[in-house]
Amino acid sequence: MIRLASVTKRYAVGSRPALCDVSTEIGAGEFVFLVGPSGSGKSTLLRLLLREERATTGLVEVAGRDVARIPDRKVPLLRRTVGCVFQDFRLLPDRTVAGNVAFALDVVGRPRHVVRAVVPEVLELVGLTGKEKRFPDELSGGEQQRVAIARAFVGHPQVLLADEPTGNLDPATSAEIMDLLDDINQAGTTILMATHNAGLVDAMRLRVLELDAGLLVRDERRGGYDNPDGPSETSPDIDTGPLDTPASTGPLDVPAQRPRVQAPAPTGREAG
Ligand SMILES: Nc1ncnc2c1ncn2[C@@H]1O[C@H](COP(=O)(O)OP(=O)(O)OP(=O)(O)O)[C@@H](O)[C@H]1O
Repeated sequence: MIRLASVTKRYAVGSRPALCDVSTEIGAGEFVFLVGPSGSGKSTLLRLLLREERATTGLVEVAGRDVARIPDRKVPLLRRTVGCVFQDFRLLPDRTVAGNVAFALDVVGRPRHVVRAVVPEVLELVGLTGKEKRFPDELSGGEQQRVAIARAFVGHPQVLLADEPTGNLDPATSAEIMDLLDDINQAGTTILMATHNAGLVDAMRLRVLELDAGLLVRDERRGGYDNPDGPSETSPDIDTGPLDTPASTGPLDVPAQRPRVQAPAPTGREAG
């Protein structure tokens, strides 16, 4: 579903690369955490997948498409395949909850009757029924992130990217958001989530990719936040390939296959 082959990204000629010869594959239906210290290249990797940036060298593929070859005018359509949520929610302040979610469908040209039918469904999925007419500044942080997730998910993208989605939330709300992302994943969407939230990563024990100074230094099938080989390990510890979980397109009636996240104790590592 996602493939990076020898990807290097330099923001300026002659500068130290933000990503250095990164190769990895993420199969359909996987949930993968992307961890690493500040400045290690996590957001850069996500931006390449969204075509907000282009790789300096190497190949970036999403759902079988070389994203560098997508013409600029078609980049908005990439969002049908790849949804994204961010730490700071990025909602439109002058639109209601329903308006924010509808906007994602409007920009890709979905007809009005489809928008009217689909928006209430996705708001129910994220637990926001009854709050459709509120504006973002009338919502809690957790509710705002639910709107952002609804907006990202409303077109049923094959991939959902999340860049520190719990970075502005307290531990209990972070656990709720994690459960929601877990539900979305278990219904078939591939998720790649960059995070500093050690508690969530340790609780979920899913695949972990770790970057350090632009290098992929860990790919662990059921990892925790901390690198068992230590933070200064320089040779990659690639111990698995992708899990290759098959995707499904069914609704979010999710069997409880994974334990729900308990609100983790603050670690001091949550990004501000
Ligand atoms: N637009 C940009 N122009 C130039 N350099 C950039 C740009 N964006 C990021 N960088 C540099 O690229 C490197 C990787 O940054 P990136 O934001 O990808 O790290 P990160 O792991 O997401 O960090 P954080 O956890 O703090 O969000 C850093 O050295 C950063 O200064």
